[in-house]
Amino acid sequence: MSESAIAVDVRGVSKRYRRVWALRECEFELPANQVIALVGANGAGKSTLMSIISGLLPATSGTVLVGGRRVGAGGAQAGNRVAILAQHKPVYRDFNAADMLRFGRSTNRVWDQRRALSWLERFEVPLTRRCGKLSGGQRAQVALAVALGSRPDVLLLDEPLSNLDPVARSEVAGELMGQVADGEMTLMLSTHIVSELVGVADHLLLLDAGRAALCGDVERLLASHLRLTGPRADQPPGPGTVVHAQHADRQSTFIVRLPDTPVLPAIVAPGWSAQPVSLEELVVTYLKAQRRTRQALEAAAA
Ligand SMILES: Nc1ncnc2c1ncn2[C@@H]1O[C@H](COP(=O)(O)OP(=O)(O)OP(=O)(O)O)[C@@H](O)[C@H]1O
Repeated sequence: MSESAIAVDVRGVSKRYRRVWALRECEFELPANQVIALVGANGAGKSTLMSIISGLLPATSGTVLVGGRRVGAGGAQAGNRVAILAQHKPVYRDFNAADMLRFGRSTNRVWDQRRALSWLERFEVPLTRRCGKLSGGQRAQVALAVALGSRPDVLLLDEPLSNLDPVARSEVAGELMGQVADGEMTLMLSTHIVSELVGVADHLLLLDAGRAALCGDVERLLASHLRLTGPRADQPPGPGTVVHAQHADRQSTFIVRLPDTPVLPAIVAPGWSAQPVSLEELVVTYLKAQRRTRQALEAAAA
């Protein structure tokens, strides 16, 4: 796959579990060979989306293409390989790590024993201790080794770092980024710890109540948002969409999404200052804004 190729193309995907709509008309494309961060509030639909992309769960409606092939009915499995590591990091407690790799070899059409083994060696996971006796972090490493051994084109990790200590977290993130940079796969990871995404994520997908509320290249998204601070005002002094507004007695602060045509901070009106926003600020601002909009709609409907 070339760098500009589309790894995952989600078209109008909705998912209903009985009376709950977990995903609603989700629509986005994800670039190949990049690290994609999937963020959203609890219940936003992240795990459901990953399960659908992996082919484990059928969508109620809509289409998912992985590497141009339709997922479902053997589509993704027949061509592009997708591996998913779910939140509970499945391993058989009575198997040791070496057994888990044998299991991986027997259940995957493609298997790279050296890749799986070197991951376990790299993170010093004992090969002969039963998984039930490993620590939570070591179990997560075994599950990750099995996923990597299947040589996926797309690897989906649902909160992959949650069981790992701080050093292991940064080392795992670094190793995975290296493999993505080498063109070995596209990596999508979901997390609630946005600070961990800084310097890791190339692309951001923000889900809100089952919808893709924001999707794009991280650097471009950051470059297209500004925090404007100045004298109290109902509106910011320049063009753009207000994502967030906060007012004190004499001062207003806006976080604004700039129009596609670049607007230089220098043209901001006198008395106003413009600062870039951080990734964490961007994500939290959007999550809060979406929640406020939803609450207002619910209040209006009540
Ligand atoms: N098996 C299921 N049956 C019924 N409803 C479900 C099921 N799985 C998920 N849901 C509902 O679908 C919605 C999306 O859930 P999902 O687990 O995909 O969200 P999430 O973003 O991964 O959440 P979290 O961040 O808390 O892990 C939630 O309202 C959830 O209650």
